[in-house]
Order: sequence, then structure tokens, then C-alpha cells
Amino acid sequence: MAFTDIKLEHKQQALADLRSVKELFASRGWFAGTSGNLSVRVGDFTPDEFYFAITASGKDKTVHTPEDYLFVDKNGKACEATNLKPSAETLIHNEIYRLTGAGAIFHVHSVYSAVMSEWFWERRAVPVDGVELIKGLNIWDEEAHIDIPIVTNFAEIPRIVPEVTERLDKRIPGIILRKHGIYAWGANAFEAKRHIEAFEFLFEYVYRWEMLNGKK
Ligand SMILES: CSC[C@@H](O)[C@@H](O)C(=O)COP(=O)(O)O
Ligand SMILES: [Zn+2]
Repeated sequence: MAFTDIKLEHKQQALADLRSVKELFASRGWFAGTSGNLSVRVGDFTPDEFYFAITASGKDKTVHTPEDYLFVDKNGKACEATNLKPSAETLIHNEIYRLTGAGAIFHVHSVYSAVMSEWFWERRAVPVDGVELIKGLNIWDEEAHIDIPIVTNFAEIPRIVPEVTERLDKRIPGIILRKHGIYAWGANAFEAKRHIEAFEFLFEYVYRWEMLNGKK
């Protein structure tokens, strides 16, 4: 399927989803200093061909402008003529889509995800034990234990991609960049939003639990 074959209404729906999630996350203070990026996939998916709308790089994500998003292909290249640059981290979105076939991917820099990624760096995962909101990740086991993977935060984004390939756990819809932030994904914007909210809750829970116990 070529990008031009995708219905305009689907593209417009993706942009509307991005706009509402961006506004909500901004209201929570999740885009400090222009950080964070959001994408929603459009059209059919195969690992070899897919398209998504993504936030343009370096924009103030707490405001709406006509230049907030652009569409890119499976290589992260713009699908239409534009002066806009896709997010500097587009290649991470590309790899997560390729591996999971997700419908939306959201990335925020939150203090709890960054602090916990450093606290648990030696084990390369943030462990969470039996917390109810693990079910928000669509993991329904009794007293589930999960390990949320952490990858190296290389300055050059292409160097991060192979670690994402290696560490992404299909059971867990998220991955953390060390001292950076969380990527979460889902079948659509609603699910990706639920996942990022659940992760944020879990990071704060683990942080407080570790503090209370004076661990390490
Ligand atoms: C301005 S600090 C954040 C960036 O380095 C990056 O990590 C980020 O999340 C936003 O980059 P962007 O290119 O705007 O998508
Ligand atoms: Zn980032």
C-alpha cells in the first residue's frame, strides 16, 4: 500500500489523536524543555511497509501549531514535501513499529522513569512485583512480576536501535532509555496512553517503595 492510497480521514484521525494526547500529556508536565515525541500509525501494516504521523523535532509540545506533525515511512523519511524534521528519535519509533506492529507509540521524559532507570541500571530492568496496575499493561496474572527493560541512552540514535531490537519484550508494551524516559506503545492511541499512564504509576510506586525500604 502506497502512502497516497491511505484514506484522508484516517490520516486526519491520526493527527486528531496526536493532538488530544499531546494536550493531555502537556497538562501533566510531561514535555519539559521540548522533550518527548508521539506517533500514530496509519494504513495497513507489514514489517516491510508502514507509515505513521510523528511530532516534528524540537517543537514546544505544550502548544498547538500547524507545524506540529508530519508523516514518515518505514525508514523514517517524510512521505510528503515538507520543511519539517521528524523527531530526532524517529528511528526508535520505526523499530518498535517493525517489531510489534503497534498502532501508536508515545515517549515522555518523566523524572520517575529516569531515576528508576539509573537505580536499576545494573540489572538492565525495572522490576515490579504484584502491583494491581500491571493489569493496565494487559498483563492479568495473579501477583504478576514484570521486568521493564532499560537500554543504553547513546547520543547517536541509530546506536540505540539494535539494543531495542535485542531487549524489547513483546509481553511488556514499553522500554526505558537510561536516565532519559519511557517509550510505550499499544494497538491504538487509547491503549498506548493507558500503557504510558500505567508505567508512570508503576515507576512512582517503585520509587516510593524503594525509598520507604531504604533499599540497596
Ligand atoms: C530537548 S531534550 C529531549 C530530546 O533530546 C529527545 O530526547 C526528545 O525526547 C525530543 O526530541 P524531538 O526531536 O523533539 O522528538
Ligand atoms: Zn526523548
